[in-house]
Amino acid sequence: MTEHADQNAKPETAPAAENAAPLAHDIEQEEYGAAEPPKKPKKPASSSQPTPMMAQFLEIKAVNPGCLLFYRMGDFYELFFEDAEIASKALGIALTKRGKHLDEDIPMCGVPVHAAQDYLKKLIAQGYRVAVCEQMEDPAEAKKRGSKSVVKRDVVRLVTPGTITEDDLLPTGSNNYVATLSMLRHGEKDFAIAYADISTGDLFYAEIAAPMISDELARIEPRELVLTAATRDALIEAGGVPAAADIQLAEERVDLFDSDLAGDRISKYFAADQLDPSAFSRLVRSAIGALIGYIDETQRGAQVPLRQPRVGGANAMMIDAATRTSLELLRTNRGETKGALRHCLDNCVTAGGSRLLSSRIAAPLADPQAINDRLDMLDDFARDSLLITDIRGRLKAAPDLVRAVTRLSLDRGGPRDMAAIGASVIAAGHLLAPLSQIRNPSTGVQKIVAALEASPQTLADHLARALKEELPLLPRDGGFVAKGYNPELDEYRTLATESRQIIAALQANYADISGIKSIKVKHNNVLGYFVEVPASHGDKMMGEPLNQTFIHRQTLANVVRFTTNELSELQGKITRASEAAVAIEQGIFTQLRAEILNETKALQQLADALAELDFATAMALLGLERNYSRPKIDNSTAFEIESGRHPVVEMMLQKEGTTNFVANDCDLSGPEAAGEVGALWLITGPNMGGKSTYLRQNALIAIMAQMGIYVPARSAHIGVVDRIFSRVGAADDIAHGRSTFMVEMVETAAILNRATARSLVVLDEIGRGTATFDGLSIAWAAVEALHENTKCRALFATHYHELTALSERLDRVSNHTMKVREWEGDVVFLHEVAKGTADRSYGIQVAKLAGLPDHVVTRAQEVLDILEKREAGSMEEGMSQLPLFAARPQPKVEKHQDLLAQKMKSINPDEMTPRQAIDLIYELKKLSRENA
Ligand SMILES: Nc1ncnc2c1ncn2[C@@H]1O[C@H](COP(=O)(O)OP(=O)(O)OP(=O)(O)O)[C@@H](O)[C@H]1O
Repeated sequence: MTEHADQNAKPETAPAAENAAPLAHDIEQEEYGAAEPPKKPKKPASSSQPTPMMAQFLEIKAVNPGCLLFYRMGDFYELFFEDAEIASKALGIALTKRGKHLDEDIPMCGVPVHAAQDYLKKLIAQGYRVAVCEQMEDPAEAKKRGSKSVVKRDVVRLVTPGTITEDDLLPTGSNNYVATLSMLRHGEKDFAIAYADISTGDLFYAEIAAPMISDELARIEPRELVLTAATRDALIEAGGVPAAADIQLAEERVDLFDSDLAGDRISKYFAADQLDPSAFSRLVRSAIGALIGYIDETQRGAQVPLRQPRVGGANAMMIDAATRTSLELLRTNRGETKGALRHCLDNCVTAGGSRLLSSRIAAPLADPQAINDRLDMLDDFARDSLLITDIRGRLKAAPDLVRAVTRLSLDRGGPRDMAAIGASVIAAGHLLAPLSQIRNPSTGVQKIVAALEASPQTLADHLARALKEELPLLPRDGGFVAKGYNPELDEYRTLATESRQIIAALQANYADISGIKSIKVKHNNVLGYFVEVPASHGDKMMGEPLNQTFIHRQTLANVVRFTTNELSELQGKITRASEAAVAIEQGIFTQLRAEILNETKALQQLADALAELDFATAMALLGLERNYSRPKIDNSTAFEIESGRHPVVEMMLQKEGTTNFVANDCDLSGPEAAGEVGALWLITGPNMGGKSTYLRQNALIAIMAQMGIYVPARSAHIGVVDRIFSRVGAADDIAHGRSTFMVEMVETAAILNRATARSLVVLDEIGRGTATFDGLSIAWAAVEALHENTKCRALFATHYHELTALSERLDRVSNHTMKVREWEGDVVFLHEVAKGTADRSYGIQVAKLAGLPDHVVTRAQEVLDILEKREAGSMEEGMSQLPLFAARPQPKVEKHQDLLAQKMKSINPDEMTPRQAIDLIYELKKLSRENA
């Protein structure tokens, strides 16, 4: 967990100031632009009083607390005081000084505007928030008000990790959510979360009970979580944010979350949709209202095209934070994306497709019908690999449409965004032909076709006619409207082109009349067009008769500059023509933008359809290329995998080209007569035998199947899994002050308390982090509890071979082992799962393989022999004397009801103050919650 930058907190590392930093420019000169430096030297300002500009800076800074202020001065964003110190360290740029404030030097650093994006990226990545303050008028305007007046400036935007919209700041293959967490201490659920991806307009909400909050945050992974101080404390009490997720907490004022104000905010924002805020609970209203309020605050009123709020994670398979980490869904345990499931599956050709894949990995479904609908869509494509190739080829021509729409809506877009939208709509039109080849298309494909047909083709045609092929990034300089689109614009452009030819002719003429071959006609912003000759010809030009034509303007060290009447006239004409051309282009841009924004909804739906199509074809192709198969998904409690493989390990082995992945079966389906119960497989086997891989592969197959994609197995029949729990290789959680063993026990407790008969539990070496007998006892009791109470489908890997005795007492427990072969004292791992029990762990052989010195290996073998002889018999005897499983769950309900009843009896309302009454309600609530 990282918090957003506290202005007073200094970043711990201080990188050397190595990058080229802007020089400390003359602030007053910057005020008025570089073209005309002030003529008189300025008197140094009195150090006890801020200069007008500094006063303006301080005023703006004061109303934007918690942000670094990027203060625009000409071509730079400058930072002052503590902001400068923080930014210079964070960005590795030089810290300079500029003037004095209260008799102290003012620290300053700056970044050039054209490179600001890169610097912003670095600051956001380090958890800072930046207020971007722009010049709101031309410096010339300010100058008209008097020489001391300051250029008007205002903050146009707060840049925070969750509210960025620029392509190069955003992750491409995943969403970038900003979330708000609201809390209502007297509602049914304690918390609600609302989260939006500003760049795509998606907006979701969910109500969450306190114990589930960390899991929900792990599913959503917002970049920024906005909450009040009290909610933050409650969140920490409820377990905090998941350690693996990079979530920045931003604390905001309480009134942002006011549930009464929220209603108004929601109805105003969605006025066009006539959304009734009372359809949401008070808790959800508070979260959505706060989210809209926060977005408004950061975008300074610019309207983000948010879609109507939808329930997030509805019908999803529950995956807790630890399981996500353990199964390496989005990132590996080391935090890398390579080697995680997403990386292995992502062969989408559009950013929208990749984002959809990420969200589906994060939230597989738990509804067989919905899963089968997705699989039907994959089948439509998997029948015809040529069709897939054709569609993918056309999809590649569709850029990231939805993010372009958002940028234009926020007035941050440019001609390239418009072209991207046009290209996507045209690509959509081209996709209809191949899609029409599908006979009896699934409902999913039919929906895609309907959205593509509804795409605004007229808009696309208009954009294609209006825009050039090569486009500038920003609209302000013009040059993006195609020739032939606007006759008036073309006329002005011709004038500019002709003028250039006239200038070339003039230069030749001036060379003739002056006899100076090196004479040049040049241009700069101060003089406009001028004639320039080397200093050696200056006298000649200023003497008769040439001084009749050439009017002296400037003498520099090496050159002398002149103007002529013709040049001045031409200058006027060109300036007027180019100003008129730019104005026409701006008008065209505004009109096109309005046309695009009129189609926002259709474009968002088209973006969804293109993402869905990319996802479906990519997953169908993956299935064909990697020999995956369609899983059978229903409401049973089957879990029957034939020749299953681990998708990531298989891919890695294939790349290395050394060994083939060994496929393995798994059957955790309970006896049919037993109804909603599953079997438990105890897996023993040597270290390095492949237990963890096998455990994970079965969990991943369940996840992939419920995402609605093909799975790495010859066949798979899975009764839909409601929750999945996987603990494979727990690690220390030092940040939360827990040891390996403690983490393991907390997580095992969570599983035993939360898993249901429909869940899938995958546990690896529970109890290994403590003394042998303690560990064995815990593992023993956990297996018994899973079998007798939870009755779910489970895989349990262990090095405690004593546990295998349980298969004789518990009817749905069976023993399986990873096969090995011994050869000349060494072990050979076959990675094959077979019925039976491993006779030993081969730990010493593995240690030998790992390079433990020979004398240590020999000694370890001696010790092992002695220990085995001593333990033999006594342990087995002890175990066989254990009574059959007796650990029925305590009748917790009754106990708590007793406690509640006792408490109620002791109450005399007449004797209580209102304060005591409310405290009592909280106490009762806590008692009943402990029972939940
Ligand atoms: N089915 C398989 N086919 C081919 N190679 C495999 C297979 N399963 C595992 N491996 C290889 O064996 C290595 C060890 O596997 P894994 O980590 O699953 O063993 P383990 O039994 O869990 O070991 P430990 O008990 O030491 O944690 C893997 O890195 C992988 O390269």
